Amino acid sequence: MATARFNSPELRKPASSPRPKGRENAKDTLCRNVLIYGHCRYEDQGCAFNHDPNKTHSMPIESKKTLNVDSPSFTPASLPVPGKSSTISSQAASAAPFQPRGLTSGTVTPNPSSESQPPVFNPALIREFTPQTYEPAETIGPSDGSGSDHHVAYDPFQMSAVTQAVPTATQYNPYLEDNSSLGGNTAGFYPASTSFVPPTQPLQYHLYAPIGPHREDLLAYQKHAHDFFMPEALREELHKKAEATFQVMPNSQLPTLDSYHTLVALDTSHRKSATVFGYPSWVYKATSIKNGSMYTLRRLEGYRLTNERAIRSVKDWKRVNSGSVVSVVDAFTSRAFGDSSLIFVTNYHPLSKTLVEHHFANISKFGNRGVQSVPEPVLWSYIVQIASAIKAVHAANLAVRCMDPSKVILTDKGRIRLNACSVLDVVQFDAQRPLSELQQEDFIHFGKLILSIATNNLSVMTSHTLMVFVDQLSRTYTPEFRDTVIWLLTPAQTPDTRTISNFLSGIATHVVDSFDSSLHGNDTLYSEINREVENGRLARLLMKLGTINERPEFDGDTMWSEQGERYVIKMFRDYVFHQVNSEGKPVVDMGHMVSCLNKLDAGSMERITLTSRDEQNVFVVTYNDMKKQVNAAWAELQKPARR
Ligand SMILES: Nc1ncnc2c1ncn2[C@@H]1O[C@H](COP(=O)(O)OP(=O)(O)OP(=O)(O)O)[C@@H](O)[C@H]1O
Repeated sequence: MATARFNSPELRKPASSPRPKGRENAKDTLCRNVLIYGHCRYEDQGCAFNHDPNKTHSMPIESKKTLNVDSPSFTPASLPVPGKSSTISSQAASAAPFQPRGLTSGTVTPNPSSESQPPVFNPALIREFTPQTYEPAETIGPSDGSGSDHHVAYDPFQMSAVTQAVPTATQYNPYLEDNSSLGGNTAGFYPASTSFVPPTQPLQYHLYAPIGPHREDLLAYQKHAHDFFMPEALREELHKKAEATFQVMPNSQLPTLDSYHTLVALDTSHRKSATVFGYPSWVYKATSIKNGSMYTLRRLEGYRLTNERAIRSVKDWKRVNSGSVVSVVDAFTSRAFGDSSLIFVTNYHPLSKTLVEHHFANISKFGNRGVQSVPEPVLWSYIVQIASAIKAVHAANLAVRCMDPSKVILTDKGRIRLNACSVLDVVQFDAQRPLSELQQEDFIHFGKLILSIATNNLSVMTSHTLMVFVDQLSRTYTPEFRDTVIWLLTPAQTPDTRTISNFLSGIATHVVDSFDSSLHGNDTLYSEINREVENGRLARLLMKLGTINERPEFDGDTMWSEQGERYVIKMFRDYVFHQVNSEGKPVVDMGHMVSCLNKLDAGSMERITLTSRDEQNVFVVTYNDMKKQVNAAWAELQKPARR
């Protein structure tokens, strides 16, 4: 069988000289080793070729042509014959770039008129070279110096490593296509190769398309177990969030409300604080009786509603649709806690932390000395997110009003959301302050929030001498950052010019940076989803197979999967999961298992050979046959009375 030799180690040995047409011509032909390596180690051992590059003017045109096309550095032993389908292999794609090492020592230029001038290496000629224009008239001598010539046509379908895994050439094997496609067009999964034969089967069973990031050290048809599953850190985070969502408090003394049950306190301290709202507030996770989903309840203890319209103002917040605002769902009063409480219902973001918990956790006890300042890119990201939240709120003719660091929550790495919006609208309803005034005040609160995080100092929020803190910014942050904070903290002379749109225009470059990192984050998550795309199906299949195989109650039943015609299901199970090597040791190959299960699910027409454990029975079946058997056994299990 012809094999690809493009990367064969032999090519790295000194190449044999071109085969002389006649012994008498050899002395006129420049030795190929001189061309490639600058010297020939066989020069003194009888190599018959010319070793003096300056004598190349006497080289016949033919040997220059040999130089251009036969030079092993860019002569794939497998170059396609024009007119036939051609594909550059993945090996070719990964071949070391052409290095004109030997040529610099004064070799040839294909221009015969340059007899009197020293030969110059002309890279332009190399660049013009394309495999399509190559005429493989010359044979490529083996580099082992044996002197025997033979054509070596590269055929991606005959890569030795692949053919070992391929039962027959006529069988449809998706992994062969993977090789050819990746070889011919590394950017796309399906190549524009003329040799590509459309699959006769739907492709669902190998849809793990090679979306990056990729491991460099794997061949096109190889996959790592990690390629099929999401990274552990992400899985762990999602599990923890799910666990937090379903967490319950055994022996909880918390009441059940009209529409919410299973309350779990989210406050991390029992400290009663009324600083932000004027009432002590408590936060709970609760399950809705209506839809079973989890929500956050914020309870304002001891609040008495005097004006019905106050609580109705909350419905305006339903119009606010921003990724940086915790959505407000409802508000009502309740006596379930033994007092008159005002309850705000908002969306629940499991495992979130307030900015106080995240940035000031160590500061409160030990002061802010020695605490590392928050990096400027993080602060710009906060600024952009809060600005986008304010834009949505102001566009809905509302004002945020409350931007205390304890009322901004971090719901994911770097993702913040304004929390507890709407509370002050109800609690301070009677004050009836004009909207424009409240919106202008939002900028001041915004500036204070950023200043307090940047200076690691919570007293900023209540201080009246902000310039002391602003001056500290110059030590750590850029003048642009400082100016932005000053802009936010400076009350407006003319409110019309101090709008959130103006602010966003001013920080446009940071908005773009933030957008770009968000796109990157999106891409990363998308490629993670891609890994999981088939796993739901695989889990269902595993459940089916696990339920069907080795059922003790049907032991000896001639109609069941272990016996009769369904015996193959058991053999298939062994084929997928219990493979052994020639020494009888278990072969644990997740790629094989995933591939088999996907083909089973799609009912591929690919054939497999199943052998019984006692090696007395051999069946050749298609995955499609297996699918029918598995489905029949599964359907039988679901019948109410089987016997
Ligand atoms: N929508 C929400 N989803 C999930 N967790 C939340 C939500 N809102 C608040 N929390 C969490 O509830 C806890 C208490 O929030 P709260 O707003 O009462 O902060 P606090 O630090 O206790 O403030 P205060 O001192 O004013 O009571 C925090 O850990 C916060 O992360």
